[in-house]
Amino acid sequence: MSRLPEPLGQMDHLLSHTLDAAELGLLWLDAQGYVEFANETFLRWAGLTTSVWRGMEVTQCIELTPQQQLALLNPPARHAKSQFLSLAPSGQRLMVTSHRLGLPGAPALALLLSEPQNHSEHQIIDALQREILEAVALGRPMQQVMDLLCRRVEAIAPDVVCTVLEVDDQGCLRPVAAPSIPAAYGQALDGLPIGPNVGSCGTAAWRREPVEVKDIANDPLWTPYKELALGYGLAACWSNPIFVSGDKVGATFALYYREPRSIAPFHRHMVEACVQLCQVALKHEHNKRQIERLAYFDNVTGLPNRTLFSDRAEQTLHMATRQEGQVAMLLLDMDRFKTINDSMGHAAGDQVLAKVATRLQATLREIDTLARLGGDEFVALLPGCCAHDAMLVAEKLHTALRANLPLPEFGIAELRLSGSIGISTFPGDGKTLSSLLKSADIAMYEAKRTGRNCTRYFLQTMNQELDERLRIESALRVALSAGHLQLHFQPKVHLQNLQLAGVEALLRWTDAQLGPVAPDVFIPIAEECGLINALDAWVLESACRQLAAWHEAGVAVPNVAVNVSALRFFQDDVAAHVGQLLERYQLAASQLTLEITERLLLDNAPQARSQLQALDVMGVRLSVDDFGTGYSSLSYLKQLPVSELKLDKSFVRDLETDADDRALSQAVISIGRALNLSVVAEGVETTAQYHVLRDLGCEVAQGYFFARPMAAADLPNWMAQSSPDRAF
Ligand SMILES: Nc1nc2c(ncn2[C@@H]2O[C@H](COP(=O)(O)O[C@H]3[C@@H](O)[C@H](n4cnc5c(=O)[nH]c(N)nc54)O[C@@H]3COP(=O)(O)O)[C@@H](O)[C@H]2O)c(=O)[nH]1
Repeated sequence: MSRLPEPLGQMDHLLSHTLDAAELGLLWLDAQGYVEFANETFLRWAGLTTSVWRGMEVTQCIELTPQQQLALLNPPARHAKSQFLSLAPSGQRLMVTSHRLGLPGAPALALLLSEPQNHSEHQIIDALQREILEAVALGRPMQQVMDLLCRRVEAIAPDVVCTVLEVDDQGCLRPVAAPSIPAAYGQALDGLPIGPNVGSCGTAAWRREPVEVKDIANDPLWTPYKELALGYGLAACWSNPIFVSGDKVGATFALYYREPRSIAPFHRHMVEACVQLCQVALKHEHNKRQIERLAYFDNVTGLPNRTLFSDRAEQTLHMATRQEGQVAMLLLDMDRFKTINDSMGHAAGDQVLAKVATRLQATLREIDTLARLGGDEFVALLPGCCAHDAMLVAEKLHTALRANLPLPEFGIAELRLSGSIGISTFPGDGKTLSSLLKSADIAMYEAKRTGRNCTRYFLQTMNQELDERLRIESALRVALSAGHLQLHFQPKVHLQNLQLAGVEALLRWTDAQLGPVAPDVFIPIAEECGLINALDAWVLESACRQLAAWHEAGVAVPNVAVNVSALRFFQDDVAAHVGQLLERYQLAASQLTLEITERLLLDNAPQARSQLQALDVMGVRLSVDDFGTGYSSLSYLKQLPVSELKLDKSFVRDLETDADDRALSQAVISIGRALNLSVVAEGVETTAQYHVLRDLGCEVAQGYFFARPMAAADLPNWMAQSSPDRAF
């Protein structure tokens, strides 16, 4: 009998003897977990002598996981008793039942210890489940949980050896836990593809059902691997697939015996519980990985997202600062990606982004980071890269992007893309991530502005231009809401009889601080900052109101033409707005012309196309502005409801002297005649131009030669003075 704390009463002696006689161990612990008393049975199991146990920590007496230790010493108020499996230092397996005593002047805890075989299957499996689920709930890594499970099972059933093997996305086995199997055996299994004859585990994963091999030496499933298993003393194996999502096998749980035999009934029940526990642990791990992926990776392209990129970039800049190194940042924005989304649908757009990401990634080095910042914007961070080399990388990115990108799933054999790239370098263009990104963004914007499909370095002067644009943007917002914008109107005249064919409404803005700002300057800014819809809507309504006012006043203006930005056809219901205005101002649809760009027609996006068709059905005239300056394909003229072509002023300017311009103008006029479209020549400034155009058969013209754009109030006067009899 070991020493008992003094004074040990008669009843305590009696209790201790009774427990020894019943082969039950007893440990009394103080509130800090130090041993106050251990009975003979426990000392024997633990391999301790009577002289060393007093004052030992409980963890030196039995194996406890950190959470078990915590739960033991600080149990939740409602848990006065708990039960779990453990091991004594000697390797003796133990079922531990802890009781919180709560008696004044007595030990705080009593641990009753017994051999697991003295407990019911139910109690053992219950304790196992509780311990493993607790480890999962506490977020312990999957490998540790599986390892704990195997070790606990091997403690309960000393004649078995356990393994958990994961099945990776390529269908290969990957050992997760095999604590009692030599490392060399685990290495031999690592990467083995599952199949119809791949031992017990590979076959169970393949067949999606448990596989019991009673004799490895003679079972055909093991033929290629039996020497390996037998060499490590493994003679029988029962393996179970673990399903993670639907019918996908994510792992296998196996029990090996050291002699040929079939599975024992208790082991069968225990394995059933283990399979469920593995499933919980695997699903938990799967969800954890999914959450990590969502938090750090873009789910369309699989590239790092902004959060992960920022993290890596901060580290790279930190290193570069310490080592006085260089870093380049390339910001790439795809050109007109919105058109792809609008015309081909978002699924196709996502597919394009994913393919583009793979291509861009392939052009970079391993140490570079490519991320998707959102939309169609990618960023590449190139450690140790100077400005000159960054330009070479940018060229490679352009080449990758421009190569044909077929999308057979969407019936598209050829898709040509391009992008605009801005480059900033550390430390010259910024010492922090945000300043470098801002500089690259400004440079990228400059690349967009100067024609797209190109690269620009960041320059300090771009900062001033950006400030200027921001000033214009904010002043324009004020002007629009405060009614400080104005419309001017420029006459269009029939060249044969000089009668007024109509007027073009042109926006004018004079700001108190900025002075007069040209539409060429503020319209692109309005398009970029999203003001264009409101601006164009205001112009459309003001032009209709003015035309109605002229009619009311008896001023015979046959038609008003309004410029509509292509963007508005994607973001707004132009046709519905026009319908409302025609009704509100009692105008005939034929009295309104919308001037649109060739680009809008060429993009042929369904949304824009249906609006153009609705306008045509109403009877509104559609005019192609700056015709001939952009693109070569003319087939859209046959397919889309166009009524008018505006011959760009660049062809008109040198008509008298340049034979090519004359030939091109003649060609446009012939196209108009062939397709029954009227042709309006723009920018006519001289008598000679007027005569040439008239002789070429052009019907209508507009330009300073006839009249500059003027305020609405001046038009009646101009009309009175420039009667058809007036010789220009
Ligand atoms: N979306 C909208 N765009 C608009 C609107 N108002 C104008 N604009 C577009 O801005 C560009 C520049 O317009 P503006 O400075 O008004 O120049 C127009 C005329 O003033 C100019 N013009 C006319 N005659 C002559 C000439 O003989 N010589 C010469 N050098 N220039 C002349 O041409 C411009 C008219 O262009 P267009 O629209 O192509 O007929 C311009 O692209 C406008 O479209 C608006 O409300 N919304």
